[in-house]
Amino acid sequence: MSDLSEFDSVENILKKLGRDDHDKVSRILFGKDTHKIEVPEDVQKLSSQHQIEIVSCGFDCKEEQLRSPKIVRVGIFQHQHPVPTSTPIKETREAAFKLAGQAIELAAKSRVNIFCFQEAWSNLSICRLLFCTREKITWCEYAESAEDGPTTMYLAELAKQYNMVIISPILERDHIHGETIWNTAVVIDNHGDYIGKHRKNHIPRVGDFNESTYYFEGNTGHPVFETEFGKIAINICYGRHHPLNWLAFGINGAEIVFNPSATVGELSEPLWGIEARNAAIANGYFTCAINRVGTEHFENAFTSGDGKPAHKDFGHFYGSSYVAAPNGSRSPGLPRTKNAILIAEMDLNLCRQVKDHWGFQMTQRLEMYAELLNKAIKPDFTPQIIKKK
Ligand SMILES: NC(=O)NCCC(=O)O
Repeated sequence: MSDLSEFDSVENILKKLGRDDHDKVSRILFGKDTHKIEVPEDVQKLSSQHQIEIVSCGFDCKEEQLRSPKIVRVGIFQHQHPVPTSTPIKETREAAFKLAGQAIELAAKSRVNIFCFQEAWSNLSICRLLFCTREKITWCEYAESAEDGPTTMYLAELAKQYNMVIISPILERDHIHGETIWNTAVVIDNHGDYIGKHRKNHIPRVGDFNESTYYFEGNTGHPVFETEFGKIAINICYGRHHPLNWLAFGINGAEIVFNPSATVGELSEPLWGIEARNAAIANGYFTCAINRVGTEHFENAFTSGDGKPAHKDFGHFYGSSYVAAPNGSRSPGLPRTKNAILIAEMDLNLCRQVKDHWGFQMTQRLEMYAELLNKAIKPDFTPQIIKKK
């Protein structure tokens, strides 16, 4: 269903440069080279059967004398809507589960330890429901319990079977607090146990992203989940535009922060490669940015009060998922138009090595900024502006 006129990836365009120019440009655009990770032949075969492309890479890290390496393999999955937007909820969910099962099997065969989906992945009519039309009838039925809803129960089995931590961003229904809806990421550990959730902190009110019609800003703070494979956190979609949101996950000790997203080219593509990568550098952790793919069409035209004529599609979701390391290097991006998994191997020791090298945490001056922020939130705040007398 993706628009075939969309180009496949920036990387493929760069490959058209001569080898020498390509290497020069890549060093600056992508940072230190990543190394190749072999994908076994049977996995490659399965990936073409399922039409889920696999891209893989490994980040280099120095061996230390006192600490053993903390090697972890992360798998991030981007995908398009597998059925038309008019498909009934149950069928849509079944199609989503089938696709997820295929992707998780591919990740397991590639020895992935932590797997993350894109934003609200199982509520595949997400655009119709959440981000544009402001229609509610029927589509709110997608919302489900984070703790024991159908998506969590389905993934818990797979997490246990494959000894894999799974991060599952869903549309949550909080049955205890007034049946309210939240945009939530669920964390299931590698034994198949629910270990917690995080609710999206910053809700967009931009372009067609009319999400505030459906749910409020999250109330779960900045949790870091301690797993057998590392300390992980989730900064959901629009939260990536807020440096303090990234900072807070770093303060709480995250080693990998996932950014499951759903965003379109016209709005955000020039920002995409910068924000999660900058967060990795500034906060001394790995970041994994995941965006969905495709263009969906809706029955009823909608507007967003921005002067544009009523329209029936939302623009192209451009994929381009990637992983960035604290030293500023990054993986290749996944394609802009295809279902794909990025497998990235990293040594979490790199986080401390980069902190020691650059000293960004040591020179951070949190107390200075805490003082300013404390003043800035007061009604009688006066900005520190100095004018010529
Ligand atoms: N899903 C979501 O938060 N989208 C907002 C658009 C953006 O941040 O690029």
